[in-house]
Amino acid sequence: MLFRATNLTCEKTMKDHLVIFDTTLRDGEQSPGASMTKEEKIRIAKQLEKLRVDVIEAGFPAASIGDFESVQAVASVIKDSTVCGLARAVENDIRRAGEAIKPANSGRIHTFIATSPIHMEKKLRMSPDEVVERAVWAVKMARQYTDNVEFSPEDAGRSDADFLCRVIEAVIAAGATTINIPDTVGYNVPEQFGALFKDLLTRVPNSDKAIFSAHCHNDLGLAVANSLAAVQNGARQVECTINGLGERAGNTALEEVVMAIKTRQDVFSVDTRINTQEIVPASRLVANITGFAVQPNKAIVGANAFAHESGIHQDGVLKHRETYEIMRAQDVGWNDNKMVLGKHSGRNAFKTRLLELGVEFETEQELNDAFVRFKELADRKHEIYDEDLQSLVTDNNIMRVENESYRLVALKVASETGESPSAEVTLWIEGQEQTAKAQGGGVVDATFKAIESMVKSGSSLLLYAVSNVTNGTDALGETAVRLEKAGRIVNGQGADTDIVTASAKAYVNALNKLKDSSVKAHPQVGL
Ligand SMILES: CC(=O)SCCNC(=O)CCNC(=O)[C@H](O)C(C)(C)COP(=O)(O)OP(=O)(O)OC[C@H]1O[C@@H](n2cnc3c(N)ncnc32)[C@H](O)[C@@H]1OP(=O)(O)O
Ligand SMILES: CC(C)C(=O)C(=O)O
Ligand SMILES: [Mg+2]
Repeated sequence: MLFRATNLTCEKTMKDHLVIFDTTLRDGEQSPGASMTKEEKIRIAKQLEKLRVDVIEAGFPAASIGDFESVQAVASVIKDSTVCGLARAVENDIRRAGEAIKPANSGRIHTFIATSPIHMEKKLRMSPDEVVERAVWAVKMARQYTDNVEFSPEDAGRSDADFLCRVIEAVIAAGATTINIPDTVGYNVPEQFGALFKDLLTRVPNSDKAIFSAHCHNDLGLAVANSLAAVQNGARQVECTINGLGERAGNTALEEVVMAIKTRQDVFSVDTRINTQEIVPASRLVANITGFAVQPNKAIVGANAFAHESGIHQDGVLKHRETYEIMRAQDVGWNDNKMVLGKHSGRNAFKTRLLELGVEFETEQELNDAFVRFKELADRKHEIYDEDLQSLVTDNNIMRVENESYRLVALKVASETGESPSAEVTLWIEGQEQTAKAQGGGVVDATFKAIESMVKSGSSLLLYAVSNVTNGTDALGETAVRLEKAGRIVNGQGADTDIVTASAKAYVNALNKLKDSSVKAHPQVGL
């Protein structure tokens, strides 16, 4: 039997470039509870630039002042990727998007309007003729700000193909340079979605004047399969997010599409410019910031994606890695160094390793502060892994809220069989230290109650999640806390070798975000 399996065996041919359009900061952020601050968006955008994505959709500038400022800030710092802002086919949205992307080296406006019968009739309350007219108008207006204009017929996956051809031909004639075909509700199956691309590319007379793109949602778990089917039928841009984050069941996972194309070069006639070694750092950063943990069995970025436990597999891998591995862990950014740094390491090694992990210190003081925290951790924990280092820096930098109102000063908890768990917490509250004690169902509950008795936020806890980022009982634990108050939802994160301290830090981090009105928060929808 003959197997044509790996890219190592396929002939080198000229491949088309597949544009990777990352929408973690826009569609990913639409996930309830995944709201990001401007600083968090900038950190992710910088990592996406290192990953070498072609386009970063940084937000929806007309949505809020915070989102406008985030897109503008991303447009100012990113040099190597195109920065894109989303806009409905309305004047204010397009103007705001145009203004927000102005500082970009390369800026794109992405405008959209729905084309499916159900959306046109029930949501937009517009006739098909009005939709075509509005789409053309929107593209022409967007072209006044940039010659890089993308148009999406929203809910294309449930639109009439003849009508789609009509809209697409008209918007290309009006100046759209990318035509994105969204399966907005994740309804399509691969064969059908692939056929739609073939049909559109064949029937739209000016289709050669634009790049066709796929934007898939994962409601039936088919987002990646549908995107790949689109690529096999002529799509040359895929819209995706890190970890598949996104509205409802999420979007196409960037890491899965990119690695499918890289690993199966014998199947796909395209290539990307992605630096795949930056995939795992990007995944961790997004998981940390949003509090959406990655499931262990997630392809490419899950903790078990390259782990082998069963004897026959271990035996096979030890004899010849490719018996059970189709990709190399290092190629997607997993580090197979067992022990990276410890308490005998110096500042140079610490700084160098963090640089490799994508963390750059802006000042010598920041480096020194982080190094002190590293040494404290190394005293408590004998093995320091990359994940520990990332959490250590994350905990103190990413999670910092600009206008900090509360800080954890001290925490003492007691738990004894037959007794109510209790906690004593000291907080720095706007310049003054306060201490409170409380009892609870467990030590974390008691800690949260003690904190709330001082802060009196009136918020409700929507989510509390704990994950350990490395193995062993001395592992650094990461916690995520999601709070809601008057319809605003914020996420807080904390990390520490002591899980109760990590929980308290996450709670305080969320309270700071709730207090700081400049922090953008999601309205409570669909929870
Ligand atoms: C499939 C997608 O992911 S689409 C992107 C979804 N993302 C978001 O909605 C996040 C950002 N959105 C927002 O902040 C707000 O919805 C805003 C600022 C855009 C609009 O807020 P509001 O003016 O209060 O309108 P609201 O959200 O209640 O309703 C949407 C309106 O836009 C209309 N609309 C929806 N899509 C489009 C479009 N592409 N072009 C033109 N109009 C549109 C709707 O018909 C509705 O109009 P109506 O108020 O006349 O009935
Ligand atoms: C705005 C569009 C492209 C979208 O996100 C969708 O239709 O899912
Ligand atoms: Mg979408």
